[in-house]
Amino acid sequence: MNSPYSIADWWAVVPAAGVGRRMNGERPKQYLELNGHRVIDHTLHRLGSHRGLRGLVVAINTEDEYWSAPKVPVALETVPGGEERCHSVLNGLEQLAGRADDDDWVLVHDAARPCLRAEDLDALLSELAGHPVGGLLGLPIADTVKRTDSRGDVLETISREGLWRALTPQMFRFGLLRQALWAALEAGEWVTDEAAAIERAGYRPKMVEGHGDNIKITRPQDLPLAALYLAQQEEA
Ligand SMILES: Nc1ccn([C@@H]2O[C@H](COP(=O)(O)OP(=O)(O)OP(=O)(O)O)[C@@H](O)[C@H]2O)c(=O)n1
Ligand SMILES: C[C@](O)(CO)[C@H](O)COP(=O)(O)O
Repeated sequence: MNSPYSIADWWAVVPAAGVGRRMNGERPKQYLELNGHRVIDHTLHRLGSHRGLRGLVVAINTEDEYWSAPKVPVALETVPGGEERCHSVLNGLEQLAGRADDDDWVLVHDAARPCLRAEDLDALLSELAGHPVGGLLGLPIADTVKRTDSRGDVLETISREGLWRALTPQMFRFGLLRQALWAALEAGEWVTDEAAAIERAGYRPKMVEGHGDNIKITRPQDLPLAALYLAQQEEA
């Protein structure tokens, strides 16, 4: 079957070394049960079974006692996570050094986003296959946006024109992303996503609209919502 995009192969880095403070669970949220499997297993199966994936690097917390590799049809290796997500991602990129060419595409996807649709992954790969910089999945903001002070009093309403929520995967070429992330971290800028490092380097990542069910499991109420989304996707 002709793949919907011209990318022959790509790599994936999955930051999975968080402790899930905001989830306040009995274990890190990527290991919580979700519709009969662990959150991380859903994520790795959705990435790992996608055509063209050449290798999968998962950043795991060095204190982690829960990790075990799921069976996925692609080479999976682990690296130690870092202090923040950006450090974990960079550790994953360094693991690919010597194997990934500078022009190879690398997709970075949060372990905590198990509901990623194959169609959204295809859309990202198709839209960005020939793009000079790369980009990310996102959602245009549909609510009115307010800025408040530390007491929660509204200071202003911010125009939502052109405002998006950044999701993952975020997809950039190996050499550019590695260099941009190193530069950001060396400047003490612990970026919260890969696109911010690319922007900081003077480039403009392309936003590709995804689906709203690609949520990041962050707080307790996110888990039942993710279960609902997975069940809906499986019924579709
Ligand atoms: N040092 C870190 C911190 C986070 N992550 C990963 O980055 C993704 C998004 O991070 P987030 O939702 O913030 O996860 P946590 O850091 O675990 O959550 P919290 O901030 O509530 O502790 C998650 O898959 C998480 O495992 C990581 O690999 N390394
Ligand atoms: C990468 C990300 O999921 C894009 O929205 C987000 O920045 C992760 O932030 P977190 O604080 O590490 O969850």
